[in-house]
Amino acid sequence: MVTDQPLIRLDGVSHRYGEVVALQDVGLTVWPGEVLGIVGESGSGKSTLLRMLNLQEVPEAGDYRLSLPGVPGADGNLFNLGRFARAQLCARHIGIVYQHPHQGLLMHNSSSGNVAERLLIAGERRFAALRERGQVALEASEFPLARMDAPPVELSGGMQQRVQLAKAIALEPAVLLLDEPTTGLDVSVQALVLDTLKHLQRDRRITMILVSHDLGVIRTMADRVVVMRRGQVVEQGLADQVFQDPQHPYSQQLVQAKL
Ligand SMILES: Nc1ncnc2c1ncn2[C@@H]1O[C@H](COP(=O)(O)OP(=O)(O)OP(=O)(O)O)[C@@H](O)[C@H]1O
Repeated sequence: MVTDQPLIRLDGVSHRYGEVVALQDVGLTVWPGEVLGIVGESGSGKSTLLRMLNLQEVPEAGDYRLSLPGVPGADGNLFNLGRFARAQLCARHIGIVYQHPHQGLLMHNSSSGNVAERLLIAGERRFAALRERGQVALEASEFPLARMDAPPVELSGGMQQRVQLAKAIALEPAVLLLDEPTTGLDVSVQALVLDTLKHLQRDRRITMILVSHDLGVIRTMADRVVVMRRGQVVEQGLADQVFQDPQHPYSQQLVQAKL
């Protein structure tokens, strides 16, 4: 379901760490139900951008609008919200999957407990409901329910990513941020996790922003692509267009390197 109203509008985002320019005047528009891929070499600012979108950090300059009708405080620039309001909004309406499971999970708690933790944020307290809603999210993430009480530390890398995914989608967020979600997994496991993401996208029309340095992953998943270099967006367009006919010399270089 693609509407004429963007879900996310990011404008003029700039940020430095000391002398390092991490983001320079970055702008993005994300439409409901689409998968936006972000590619670029190491250090180009991809992860920083995702942290800003997840409201973990606030840039020196920039405007971030997320269409959340009826959510108090969500109708202005989200970067202007206080720390508590940002944390609440992020926990309730933005899901994230990190490359390293320990960034997103309590590795020694049960997998179902990790998902339940997210549901508790939304005020669910009934044990049976927590377990049932947790199961739904784990099932949607194609996690084997027989292992739901095992802690992530005892699971394979692919299974750990599925627990992160279940936790991220448990509250049906407006947007799912994916920061190199399959990097470091075996190729066959990577393909299975990407399949799960595709199923989720097809069945639930979840809007996704996917960061990867792997053009193959972006090509498999993304409807549109943003190419970043040295903190700037150098090209954006439909994935087919960017891959088949890149316009910026850096995108041409990236695509050629992959071929
Ligand atoms: N917390 C931080 N403190 C200082 N510098 C940082 C910090 N986070 C990022 N940077 C710098 O900002 C720039 C952008 O980093 P970022 O991690 O966003 O790039 P990236 O494209 O995600 O790279 P990679 O693919 O290697 O993760 C880099 O020069 C990086 O060293």
